[in-house]
Amino acid sequence: MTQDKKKRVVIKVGSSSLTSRQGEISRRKLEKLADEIVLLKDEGYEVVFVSSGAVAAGYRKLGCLERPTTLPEKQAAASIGQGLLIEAYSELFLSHGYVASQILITRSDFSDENRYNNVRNTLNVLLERGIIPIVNENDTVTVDRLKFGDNDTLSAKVAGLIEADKLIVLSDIDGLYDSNPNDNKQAKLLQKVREITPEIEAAAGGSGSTVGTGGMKSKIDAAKIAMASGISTFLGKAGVPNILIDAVNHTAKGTYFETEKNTLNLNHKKQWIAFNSGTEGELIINSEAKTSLLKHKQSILPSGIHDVKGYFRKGAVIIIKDTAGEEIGRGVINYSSEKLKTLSTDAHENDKIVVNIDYLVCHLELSIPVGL
Ligand SMILES: Nc1ncnc2c1ncn2[C@@H]1O[C@H](COP(=O)(O)OP(=O)(O)O)[C@@H](O)[C@H]1O
Ligand SMILES: N[C@@H](CCC(=O)OP(=O)(O)O)C(=O)O
Repeated sequence: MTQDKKKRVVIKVGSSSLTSRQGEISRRKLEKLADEIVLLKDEGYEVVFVSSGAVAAGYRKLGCLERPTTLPEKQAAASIGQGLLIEAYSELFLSHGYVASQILITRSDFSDENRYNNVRNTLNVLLERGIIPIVNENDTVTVDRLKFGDNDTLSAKVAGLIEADKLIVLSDIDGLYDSNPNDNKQAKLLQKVREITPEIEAAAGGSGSTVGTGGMKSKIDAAKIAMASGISTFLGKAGVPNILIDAVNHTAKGTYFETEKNTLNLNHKKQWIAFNSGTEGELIINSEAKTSLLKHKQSILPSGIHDVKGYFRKGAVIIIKDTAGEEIGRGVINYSSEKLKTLSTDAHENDKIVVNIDYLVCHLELSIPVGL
């Protein structure tokens, strides 16, 4: 590996790969995983580790006999378990000479652009200094409606945020199969995926265990987000010796979701607009504006506005729809909804840009749903 720029890898490990049959955290599994991560660190990789397992690590000490299902109990279990998990990881990494840190993120941290950028700055400092940041959702404070829910999409968003070279998702299965192996024993492993087609989406089912959250569906969503950001994703089985080193060297058994960095890959601003920002209103544009936007990649001018829905401030992210109500994309609006309604479409006013093309992400551009 060349020493000029260190390769960045985000590794996500799900609850099903960290727990025993009873659903409790398995110390032996944590140890093996830490050893695999250390191999990558020793090779000079910068690693962000997205680990699930807080609920699994805490529910017994909360007094529950099995993994709880109500939100308050899961949050209480996570509040016990997250500390225990980090304590265990810190000790394991320190024994190999590496310092670990903890970053807990909520969806609302990512929907606020300043906080989103702050997380990136923090991660960059940690990575440059050789620390292993360990990321999880801040389970104790999030409400159901605003949860990432599973750590798969969270890991893909983190990978995009720090411009990782690769996202590695380890699970209890050795990759994506062409149909849910729980239902079809003849299902075949897909080794290479260049495009996530409707057939692939249909093959991805829910979790097969009581501890996993998103199943294959959320891993596909993660791969889509990573691919849109120009990041290839590997999906393989935790516990296989040398799985991480082999994954970066492309020799591990599993599914490789491949993408190439190209002009369509989203920059930070567009990633934030597409996958993280909340939306505050709608702009309905006429067919001329739609054509000039999609075909000629031009910004939206006052003459293109058909209607304005909702109340929003200047600088908010809004949904752009055509007159048939179909969503075209999302963008940062240059005027408040009140001001927009007063803009006339005469020649002078038409110098004004309502949504700048640089701050606009279209579904077609990504070929995946914005707002995932
Ligand atoms: N097409 C598929 N290919 C592979 N696994 C699938 C598929 N559809 C559903 N699954 C299920 O998804 C599970 C992995 O997801 P999940 O249980 O959420 O794990 P994790 O805890 O690692 O996030 C697999 O064990 C399998 O039961
Ligand atoms: N944030 C939760 C993890 C959610 C979850 O189960 O995710 P995953 O196992 O990756 O599908 C926890 O730490 O328990």
